[in-house]
Amino acid sequence: MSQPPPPTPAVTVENLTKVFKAGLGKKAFIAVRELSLQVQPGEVYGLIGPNGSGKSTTMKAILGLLSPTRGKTTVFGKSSTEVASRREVGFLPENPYFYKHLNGLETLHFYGRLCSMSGKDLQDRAREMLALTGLEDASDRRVAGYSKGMLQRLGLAQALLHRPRLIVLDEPTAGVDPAGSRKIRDLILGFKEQGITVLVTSHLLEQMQEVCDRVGIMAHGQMMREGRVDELIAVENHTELVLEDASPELLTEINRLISQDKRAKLLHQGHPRTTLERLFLEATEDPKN
Ligand SMILES: Nc1ncnc2c1ncn2[C@@H]1O[C@H](COP(=O)(O)OP(=O)(O)OP(=O)(O)O)[C@@H](O)[C@H]1O
Repeated sequence: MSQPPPPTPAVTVENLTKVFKAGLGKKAFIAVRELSLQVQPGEVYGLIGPNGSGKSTTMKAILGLLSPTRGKTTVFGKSSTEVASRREVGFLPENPYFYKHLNGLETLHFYGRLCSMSGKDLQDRAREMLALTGLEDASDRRVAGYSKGMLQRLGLAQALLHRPRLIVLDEPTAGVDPAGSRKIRDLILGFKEQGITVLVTSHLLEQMQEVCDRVGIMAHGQMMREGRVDELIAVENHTELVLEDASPELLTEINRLISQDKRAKLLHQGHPRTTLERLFLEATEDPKN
């Protein structure tokens, strides 16, 4: 029996190189060098790397916002150079800009009309997206008064408005406090449940670890490591054992057995630590929520 053909990848980047030309007498700068990656439909793929490593340049090439010097990128099988490749893509830029005098609902109506949405479909979808991103109560407030976290969530609502199959998020939690970041993280996990493909960059590695299926680690415009998050972070020859209410006798017995083993070595014993993020959230949690 013949195998069904593999699904068309949501994103492909093939040998992408981007050289920025400098002014007269200055050296050209290679922002991305021979980069290749694929994102499969339904996957959450994270691009991580230090400032200036080429993440935004890669995303812009995928979105057709800049032309590669060499190599090519596709979205659902269509070259990023074709306008049609962007129809099913939602984009949240690093610092989304909105007209300050519009309120949240008017902002979504404005963007919806840019995507040829109109009438009841746009009205209903805008309300639905405001509810999804927790901005229902702020829908008639001017965007000028929105906090950084609210602006990012409005950006997400805008990116999702036209029901894209892929959303591209550039630093979606930059400048947002931990509770707001967590809301955005939960929204990303919700997209995944709906089968929406997500390509995201962030410096918050712990959050990337929580939401991404696979990550690519970039440095100096190149891919340094890539793989499934669980495989990349597993320390293969270590075993973790977390016990609750273990008696001193039990611990002594475990230690005795380990000391008798010819190969195993106890590297650490003690109380597991929570993360600073979790501690912060617990300490600042609003009891009403
Ligand atoms: N239009 C441009 N002209 C010249 N150089 C550029 C241009 N855009 C980006 N660069 C340079 O290319 C390199 C990669 O930039 P890019 O914005 O892709 O990095 P990044 O990984 O997204 O960084 P950050 O995490 O700070 O957003 C940087 O050194 C940047 O200065």
